[in-house]
Amino acid sequence: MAQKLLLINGPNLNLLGTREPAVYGSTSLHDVETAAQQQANAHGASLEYYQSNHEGQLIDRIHAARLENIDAIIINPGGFTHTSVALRDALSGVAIPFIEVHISNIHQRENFRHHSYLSSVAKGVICGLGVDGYRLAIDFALKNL
Ligand SMILES: O=C(O)[C@]1(O)C=C(c2cccc(Sc3ccccc3)c2)[C@@H](O)[C@H](O)C1
Repeated sequence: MAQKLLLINGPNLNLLGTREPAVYGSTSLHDVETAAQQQANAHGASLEYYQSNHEGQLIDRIHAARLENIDAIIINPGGFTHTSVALRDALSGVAIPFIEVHISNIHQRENFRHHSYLSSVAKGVICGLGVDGYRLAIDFALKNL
């Protein structure tokens, strides 16, 4: 059966590409999502994408994935990376392997960004490679998850 991937982006990432290009690049979220879908489709897989600024909506989307035969989740949790036990619990609870992606290198930034509540339950973490991180995460998921 064809692989099904889910790309999730968290708070403020809807504004990607509009400000702070030195940190987050100039690619829009729409372009990230479109490229991700084309990449998956080129390998015979499907990819759905979702973005929300609301923690509960992200959690509800993760719960729904459990009933959709999603094989892997690629998630940029944004600021919830550093605050959300609930998001961690949702990802652990649905037992779908996920790859955590950060556009910036969170370890080179403010101290409060150095810790992630999600990394210890992620399959892997990619950070600091710009939006290429999404492409690399999808490539890994297609080959391994
Ligand atoms: O590097 C990331 O992808 C990260 O997940 C993304 C974050 C983030 C934070 C604020 C805004 C945005 S997206 C954005 C960029 C420029 C202007 C408006 C929104 C991302 C941070 O909260 C995280 O610490 C790191």
